[in-house]
Amino acid sequence: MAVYTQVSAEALAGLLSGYDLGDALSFKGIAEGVQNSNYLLETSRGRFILTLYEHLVDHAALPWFLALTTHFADAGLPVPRPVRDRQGEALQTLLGRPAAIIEFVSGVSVSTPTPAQAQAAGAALGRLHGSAPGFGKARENDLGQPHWPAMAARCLEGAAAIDPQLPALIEAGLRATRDWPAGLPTTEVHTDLFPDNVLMLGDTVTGLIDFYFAATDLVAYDYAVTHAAWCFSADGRDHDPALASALAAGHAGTRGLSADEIAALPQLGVGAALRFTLTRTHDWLNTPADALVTRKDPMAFARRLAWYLKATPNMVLGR
Ligand SMILES: Nc1ncnc2c1ncn2[C@@H]1O[C@H](COP(=O)(O)OP(=O)(O)OP(=O)(O)O)[C@@H](O)[C@H]1O
Ligand SMILES: N[C@@H](CCO)C(=O)O
Repeated sequence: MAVYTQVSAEALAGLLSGYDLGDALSFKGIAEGVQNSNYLLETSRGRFILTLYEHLVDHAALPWFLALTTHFADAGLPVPRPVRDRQGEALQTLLGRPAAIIEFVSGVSVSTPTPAQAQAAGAALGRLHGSAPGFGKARENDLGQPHWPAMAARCLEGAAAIDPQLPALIEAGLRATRDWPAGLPTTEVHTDLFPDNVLMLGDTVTGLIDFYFAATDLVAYDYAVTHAAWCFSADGRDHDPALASALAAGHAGTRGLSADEIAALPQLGVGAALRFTLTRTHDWLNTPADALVTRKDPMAFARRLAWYLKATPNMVLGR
């Protein structure tokens, strides 16, 4: 489920009256996603996504997110463009919530990527990393390394009830990321490029979506997040070197990592795995078991964390 806010035909018509998009021909809620309410909208001018931003997204940063995705679309990347109304505004208010109409892109997100798909994702990620420095407006990553000790403090106590090994893995992750690499390149990065945020047709990336955790952070950290998301079995028990080397080859073709960035990958991977272990642990402890939203297993990322603690840079690159 992800339709928290029901939009009536009248409210939709009111919104569309500010745009040059014609009249609505069809309008349906989209089940996927958990953060926002998303609708598929078809008008006489084409297909669009209407998103109403719920409380899980940082509302103050919405103008920044929409400007960033517009920047990537302008640069020719496969990032759906926010549509502006007649006043030139992309950000709207609908039923008391911030809202935006975004171009629709065809494609589906894969749940078990092939090496060819991982390579295409790596290439798209490298293009993002290459284009982002032209944006020029920074945003702090509020789920980044400086925040992990406080995030851990909020959920360590309950973590043992999820799995007896979870607290020790979180502590090990905190120790291993206390001294964080300094001096590596930073830019605006996605920080959440999981397969479900990459729309594909076959082996071609058609859309990079869900930039609502984007922030200014280490390029190589963003690479590590993507490696963590794409290159393991779903339960985090098995690393797949073929996926890892395909992701690396794709990225190398469009941006690539320096020797210093490569050397830091195992530690950055610990950090990436810790970030998702912490947010999943927090959500697990704070979402009722019978809620409509499915809770994501923190151990799937705690196991990845254990893998990165013992990994070499070459292992992360699938060599
Ligand atoms: N621009 C787009 N074009 C086509 N489909 C889209 C587009 N944006 C989103 N979708 C579809 O809507 C679904 C939900 O979108 P999204 O993943 O952004 O949801 P969310 O609730 O904002 O975030 P989360 O995935 O973090 O829960 C996607 O899985 C995708 O199928
Ligand atoms: N992609 C994240 C959710 C959004 O941060 C996860 O799978 O835990």
